[in-house]
Amino acid sequence: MTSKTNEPPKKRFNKDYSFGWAYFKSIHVVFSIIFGQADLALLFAIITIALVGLSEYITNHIGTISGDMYLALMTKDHHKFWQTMWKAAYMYLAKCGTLGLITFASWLAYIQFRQNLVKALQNKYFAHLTYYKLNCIDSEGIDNPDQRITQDVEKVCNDFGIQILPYLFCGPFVVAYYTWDTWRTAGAGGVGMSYVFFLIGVFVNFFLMKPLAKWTARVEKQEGNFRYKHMSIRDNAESLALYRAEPFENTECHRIFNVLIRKQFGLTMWMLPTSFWQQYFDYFGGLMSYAIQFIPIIILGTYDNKSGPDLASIISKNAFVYIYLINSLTRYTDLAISVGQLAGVMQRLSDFIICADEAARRGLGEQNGAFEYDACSPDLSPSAIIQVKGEQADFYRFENVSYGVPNNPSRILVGNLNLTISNGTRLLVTGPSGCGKSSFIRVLSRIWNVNTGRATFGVDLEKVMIVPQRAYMPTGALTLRQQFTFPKHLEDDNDIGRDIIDNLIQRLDLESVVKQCNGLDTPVDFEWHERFTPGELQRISFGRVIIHQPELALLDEATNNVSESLEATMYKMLQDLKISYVSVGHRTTLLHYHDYSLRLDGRGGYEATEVASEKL
Ligand SMILES: Nc1ncnc2c1ncn2[C@@H]1O[C@H](COP(=O)(O)OP(=O)(O)OP(=O)(O)O)[C@@H](O)[C@H]1O
Repeated sequence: MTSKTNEPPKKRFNKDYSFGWAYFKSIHVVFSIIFGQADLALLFAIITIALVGLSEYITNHIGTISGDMYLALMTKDHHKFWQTMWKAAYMYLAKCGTLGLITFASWLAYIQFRQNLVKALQNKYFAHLTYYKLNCIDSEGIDNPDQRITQDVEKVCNDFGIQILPYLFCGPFVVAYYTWDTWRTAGAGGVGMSYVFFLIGVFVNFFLMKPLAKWTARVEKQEGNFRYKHMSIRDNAESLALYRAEPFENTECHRIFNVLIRKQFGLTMWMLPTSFWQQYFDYFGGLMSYAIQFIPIIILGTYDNKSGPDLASIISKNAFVYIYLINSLTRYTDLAISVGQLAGVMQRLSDFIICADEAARRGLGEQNGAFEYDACSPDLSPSAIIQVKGEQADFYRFENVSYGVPNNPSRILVGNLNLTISNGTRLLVTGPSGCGKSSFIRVLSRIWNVNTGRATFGVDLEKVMIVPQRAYMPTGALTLRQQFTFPKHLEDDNDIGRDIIDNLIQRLDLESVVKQCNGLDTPVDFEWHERFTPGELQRISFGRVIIHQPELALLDEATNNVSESLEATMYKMLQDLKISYVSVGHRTTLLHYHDYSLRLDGRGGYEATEVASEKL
C-alpha cells in the first residue's frame, strides 16, 4: 500500500461556509456548468438582461413625466397636459409590458439553469459510483447529496435567475448613466454624496454577509437531515409499527427538528440587523435625494433665474435622477441579502461537484472490463490495467490479497487471500456475522478496492449479476415487468425476458405477486417493500438473474427468506442455465449446491475447502 491510502480521511461534513474568496471560487465552479455551453440558458439570460436594459430606458423617459405635468398644471397649458397624459399612458403600457416580459424571460432562464445544473449533477452522481461513495463509504464526503441536487440547485437557480440576474448586469450601466446625469446638475458634490452613502452600505453589508452565508448553509444541512429522517420513517413504516416505536421516533423527529429550529433561529438573529440595515438604507436613500438638491438650488444657485413653474419642473426631474442614482446603488446593497444567502448554498453545490470530480479522478468503479490490478503498484487506481484477459480466463484470481473497510485501511477483513474463481465455480462463502462475507462480494463487484496483493479480474462486470441481501426495488410507478428486467430499462429493450418470464413466475411461485400488481404491465403506485414480503421481493430479485443470464451470479444471502424447497428450485434454475455463482449464506442446506467453500474467521484468516464430501 502507498502512503496515500494510509492518510486519515479528511472530514468535510462539519465544514462551515463563509462569504469570501471561496464563495467566488464556488460561483465559478457552478456557473461553468450552468453556462458550460452556448445553449438556451445563455440565450434566456441575454434576453432577460436586454429586457431590463429596455425597461431602464423606458423608466428614464417616465422620469420626466411628473416634471412635465407640474409645468403643465402650473402654467395651465391644456395642450401640454394632454400630451403628457398620452405620453404617460404609452410609457406605462410599455413599462408594464416590459416588466411582464422580464418576469417571463427570467423564469425561462431559471428553468433552463436548473435543467443544466440538475442534469450535470445527476450525471456526476451516477458516474464512477459517486452516489455509493457519498452515501455509503465516504467519511470525507458531503452531507445530504440528494438535498443538494433537489433543493440547493433550485434555490441557487431561483435566486440567481429571478432576483439577481435581471439587475446585476444592467446595474453598472444604469449607475454610470445616472452618475453622469447627477454630475450635470449637482456636480462632484452630488455624485460624491451618493457614492459615500453607497460605500457605507457596502462596508456594513460586508460584515453582515459573512455570518449570513454560514448560517444559511447550516440551516440547509439541517433541513436535509430533517427531511431524510421523515423519508426513513416513510420507508420503514411497517417495521416501526411492529416495534411500536412511535414514542422513540416522535422524540427523534422532535430532536432533529429542534436542531433545525435552533439553526433557523441563529439565521433569523443575523437577518435582523441585515434587514434593519437594508430598510434603513432604502429609506435614507430617499432623503439623500433631497440633500443632493440642496447643492444646485441653495449652494450653487444654478436655478436662481428660473420662474416658479420651471423650478418646480426642474426639482421634480432632478429628484427623479438623484433618487434613481441612489436607488440603483442601493439595489446592489438590497441584493446583498440574496447574494449572502446564496453563498452557503452555492458552496454546498460546488463541494458536491468537487467531490464528484475527485471520485471520478480516483476512478472507483471505472473499469468494467476484465483487468489485472496490482495494489502494490504505486498507482492504486483500478485503471492500472496490466492485461485484459481472454474468453477462457479465470473469473477472479487473488494472490496475497488483503481487503478491509474503505474508510479505515487499518481494519483488514481478510488478509493474504490466495484464491481462484474460475468459470463454472460454485463457491459458498461462510463465516460469523460481520466477518466480511458481503465485503467479499463488494470486492468481486469492484465497488471496493483491495488493499494489498494482486487481483486479476477476468470477467466483465456486464456478465456478473448480483442478488443483494436486501432486494432493491426502484421506485417511480414502475411495472412488475420493469422490476424483473431491472437494471435494464424496458425503454431500451421491450422484449427482454418475454419468452421466459411466465415460466419464471410459475417456478418461483410468484402468481400472487402478479395478481397484486394487476399483471406484468400495469404501473403500480405502492411501495414494493411495504406491500410484498422479503421472500417475495427476494424471488423477484432472483428472477432478474434468470432473465439476464449472466456468466456469474453473486448471491448475498439471496435465499434466506424463502423455503428450502424454493431454494432448491432457485439453485436448480442456475445450474440448468450453467450460470456460475458465488453465494454468501449461513444455511447448511446451501452446501448442496456448491463445490467449494470459503470460510472467513472474522480476524483476517480464512479456510478454502472442497465441499463435495460434505454434501448430503
Ligand atoms: N460502507 C462501509 N463502510 C465502513 N464499514 C463497513 C461498510 N460496510 C460494511 N462495513 C463493515 O465491514 C464489516 C464486514 O461487513 P460485511 O457486510 O462484509 O459483513 P458480513 O460478514 O456480510 O456480515 P453479515 O453476515 O452479518 O451480513 C462490518 O464490521 C461492517 O460494519
